[in-house]
Amino acid sequence: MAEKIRVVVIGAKGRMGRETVQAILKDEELELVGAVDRTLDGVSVSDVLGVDAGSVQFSNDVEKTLVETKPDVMVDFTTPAVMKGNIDKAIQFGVRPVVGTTGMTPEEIAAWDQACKERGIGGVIAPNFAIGALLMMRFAAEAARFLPHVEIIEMHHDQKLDAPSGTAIKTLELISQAREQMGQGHPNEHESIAGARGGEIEGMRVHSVRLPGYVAHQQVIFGGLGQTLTIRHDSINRESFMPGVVLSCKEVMKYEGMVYGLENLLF
Ligand SMILES: NC(=O)C1=CN([C@@H]2O[C@H](COP(=O)(O)OP(=O)(O)OC[C@H]3O[C@@H](n4cnc5c(N)ncnc54)[C@H](OP(=O)(O)O)[C@@H]3O)[C@@H](O)[C@H]2O)C=CC1
Ligand SMILES: O=C(O)C1=N[C@H](C(=O)O)C[C@H](O)C1
Repeated sequence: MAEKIRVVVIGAKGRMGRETVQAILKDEELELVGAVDRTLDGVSVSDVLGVDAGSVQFSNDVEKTLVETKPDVMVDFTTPAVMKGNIDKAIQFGVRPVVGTTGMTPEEIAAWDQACKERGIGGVIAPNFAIGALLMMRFAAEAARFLPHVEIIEMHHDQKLDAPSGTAIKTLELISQAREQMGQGHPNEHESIAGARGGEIEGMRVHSVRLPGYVAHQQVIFGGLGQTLTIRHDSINRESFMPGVVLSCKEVMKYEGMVYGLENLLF
């Protein structure tokens, strides 16, 4: 049997990190060799997460973990603030970053793409790993060719730090590639409450809802003559992201450069 792909998870105690640890442990081609989280050092992953992770211990030091465990892949589900340094470190040590953490700029992605190529490794940045979300974005880009009036409402749990979501930003990017730029709403509209019309990118409006009870949801609403079209995706639990994470850990071994968007590995 071929050697397993060695994976380290950063943010392993978090909502996505702990789901990722379980998905890696279940997959025959992947091996969990390290787990990092901010406040945990030298404690057993099995004990903290209630899974059988063998002797793997938590560390709170990304660099030390990368050096000591020599992984092939680093999965990052941390925060917008710390993810960037983790990607830099991974590339520096020749470890392929698979990043679900949202909140980076196009310029940063381009720089990591260049750095990955120079190091001869692959990388994945996926604003959303759920296949349904990828299809929602693809269908939205298609619809925008015929119905260019569009607004996005994204709804997430109230512990989410970034707004709008990475998925909303990616959707807006895909739509802007598919239609002529135009402003949404009346050119003279006035907000009597600041922010009432949401955020705006290239004339498109995006509205972020944060409430307990939600996991991750998005509707892309198109308007036309006498009609609307709503394309909606719901992640009702975090398992929805796991096939995409596992696939990324495997596919990232096969190419060089940073891929932004899981659709580029799937469609
Ligand atoms: N691409 C996708 O499909 C998805 C992406 N996401 C994104 O993933 C990210 C994480 O989301 P989620 O799991 O819900 O967030 P959580 O807050 O549940 O998890 C983040 C984890 O990272 C830890 N952490 C914070 N700072 C560091 C550090 N310096 N070093 C190591 N670990 C650290 C946190 O520890 P502590 O709590 O102690 O600070 C926490 O355990 C977000 O950006 C979210 O938008 C989420 C779902 C799907
Ligand atoms: O924070 C989350 O939960 C999610 N974040 C990602 C995003 O910002 O789009 C993906 C998904 O929406 C869940």
